[in-house]
Amino acid sequence: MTKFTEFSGAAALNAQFADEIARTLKQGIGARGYASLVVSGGRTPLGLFEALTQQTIPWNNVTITLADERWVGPEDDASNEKLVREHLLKGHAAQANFIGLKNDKATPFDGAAETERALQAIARPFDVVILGMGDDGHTASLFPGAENLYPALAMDSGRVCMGMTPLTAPLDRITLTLPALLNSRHIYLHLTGSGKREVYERAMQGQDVNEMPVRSVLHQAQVPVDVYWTA
Ligand SMILES: O=C(O)[C@H](O)[C@@H](O)[C@H](O)[C@H](O)COP(=O)(O)O
Repeated sequence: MTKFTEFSGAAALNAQFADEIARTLKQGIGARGYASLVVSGGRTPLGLFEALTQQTIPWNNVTITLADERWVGPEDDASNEKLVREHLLKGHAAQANFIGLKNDKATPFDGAAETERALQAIARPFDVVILGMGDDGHTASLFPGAENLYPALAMDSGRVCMGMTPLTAPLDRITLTLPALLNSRHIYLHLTGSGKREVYERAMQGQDVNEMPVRSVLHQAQVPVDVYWTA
């Protein structure tokens, strides 16, 4: 259930994407009184975040969290929470509720249980999940070859988040597990550039999720996945 859409440029992609997310969140609020949005870090979503801050929806009924987080403090430049607070939780979206994934435990492995408790405040399924993808085929912090990858992909783990030590990136992270990511109504994979297009095509052609964990999101029939790409 993966649909690929090419956009003429980042401005067109971000404008349509922000409108679509706003419309979906508004529908969720209308139906249930609340809505949830899971976002990713990285450079790709910055323009989308800015576009979302201009959307006039009842952001005070929206709860935002992260698909993953580097295990650093929120003042650290590597922090996804810092990125979200600087680029998304402003303008109209400043009214949104935010639940971060980092806590004061020494490692994400020690901190995962506390993070899971914090995330209980967000009703499931998530309304919108926005994922990115690395050149190594990771998504969220589900990294190829990582020791904890298969436990984080296991659909029967009962876990919402887990610590992860990437082999292909710095810093220990905490990531939403695959079952947590798939406990959602709509997933978007947001990609830019020819390099990411090639990685995406390779991910679609193969099946090995240890090689490219993004395949566990692309090759599933539980949740609709829209891939939004621009050169
Ligand atoms: O914590 C992170 O880094 C992100 O959650 C990660 O999964 C990101 O989406 C990809 O690494 C793509 O990053 P870019 O958008 O910077 O290419």
